Amino acid sequence: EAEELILLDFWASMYGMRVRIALAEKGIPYEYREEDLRNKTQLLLSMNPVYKRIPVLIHNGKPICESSIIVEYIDQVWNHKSPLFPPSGDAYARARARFWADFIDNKLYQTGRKLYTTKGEEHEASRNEFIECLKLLQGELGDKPYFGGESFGYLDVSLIPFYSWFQAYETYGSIDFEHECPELIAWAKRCIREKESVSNTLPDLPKVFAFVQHLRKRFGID
Ligand SMILES: N[C@@H](CCC(=O)N[C@@H](CSO)C(=O)NCC(=O)O)C(=O)O
Repeated sequence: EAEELILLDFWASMYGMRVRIALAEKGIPYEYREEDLRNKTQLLLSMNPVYKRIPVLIHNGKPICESSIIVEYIDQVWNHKSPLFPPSGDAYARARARFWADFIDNKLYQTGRKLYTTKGEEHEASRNEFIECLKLLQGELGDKPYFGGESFGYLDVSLIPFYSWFQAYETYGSIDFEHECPELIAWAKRCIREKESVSNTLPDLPKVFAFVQHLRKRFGID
């Protein structure tokens, strides 16, 4: 029967963007369904009862949850083109890619979130930690064009969505990324310039910025 592929997502989610980029890299058609995270659908609640979070990829009725796991699933199931993970024979490269994807998941979102939700000491601490995280990632990139080496890969997919939040991070974090991590900014612009899967997926930075302004009002921060 016809293959059914549904993605439960939210337009501004850097995690959802990872899945959209991976699906676009593979050229896989799918049905996109936008969730209102303050009024979740029964489908989301039943497909991800543990975390009740997007993204969820529903493949022939079976849910796959957690963006990094969904990207790995996509890479394995649709392995006919654009491999994202290092080759299965290179266990070390795979382990290293998973380490840095885990670093991004553990550090970047939480620290970045504090840039626009805190003030004073906590803000200063999260600003320093955020910059440190970006410098470590810049170090991992080194002089390669992509984290995947010569080609766009799993770690590039994992990190590039955060770039769409950079105007918000820059403004509310008072961070000058060109000064702090110029090679990382060059990498992000290279991804947008050379990968249609990225330029067709990332929302405009001002749109995300306006969303964050809306969040700050909702949190009563402004
Ligand atoms: N580790 C998970 C994070 C997903 C997530 O935070 N999803 C958020 C929206 S994006 O920030 C979400 O669905 N939040 C809804 C809620 O928390 O109620 C992943 O990588 O998929």
